[in-house]
Amino acid sequence: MLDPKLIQELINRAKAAYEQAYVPYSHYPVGSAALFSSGKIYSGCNVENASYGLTVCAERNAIFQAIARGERELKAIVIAVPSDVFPSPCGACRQVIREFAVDCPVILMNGQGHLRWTSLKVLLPEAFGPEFL
Ligand SMILES: O=c1ccn([C@H]2C[C@H](O)[C@@H](CO)O2)c(=O)[nH]1
Repeated sequence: MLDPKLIQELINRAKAAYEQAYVPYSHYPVGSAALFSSGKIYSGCNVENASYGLTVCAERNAIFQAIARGERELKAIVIAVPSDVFPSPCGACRQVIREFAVDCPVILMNGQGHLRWTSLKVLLPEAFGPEFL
């Protein structure tokens, strides 16, 4: 189980990440913090582009930071937004999470600081993953 202090740290890091979001087009900042098997936390924000389709979501930016540092096993991920409605990871991000976790807690946080706990298996049932290949 996840230590409540660790969850709080993930939340703090996800909130700090959305403060750095580069969102001149959507004005929808997202921050994410991912816990990997080493015990380290990696964070990321969404980064948009004038060529809109090149935007990269907060979740993928957090995960890719971790992978570049040698991590491979995702243990939990927090996704935070400053707005009222809970966030929900896009399909691409669900599949990227699946690459590094068969299942893991996905903790969603809105701008009031309310949490909604879900899991990768709920968000992406019957998923295709690396062990199929
Ligand atoms: O889970 C999500 C959903 C959306 N976005 C970003 C992409 C884009 O910058 C903006 C609006 O889609 O929000 C994320 O970073 N993560």
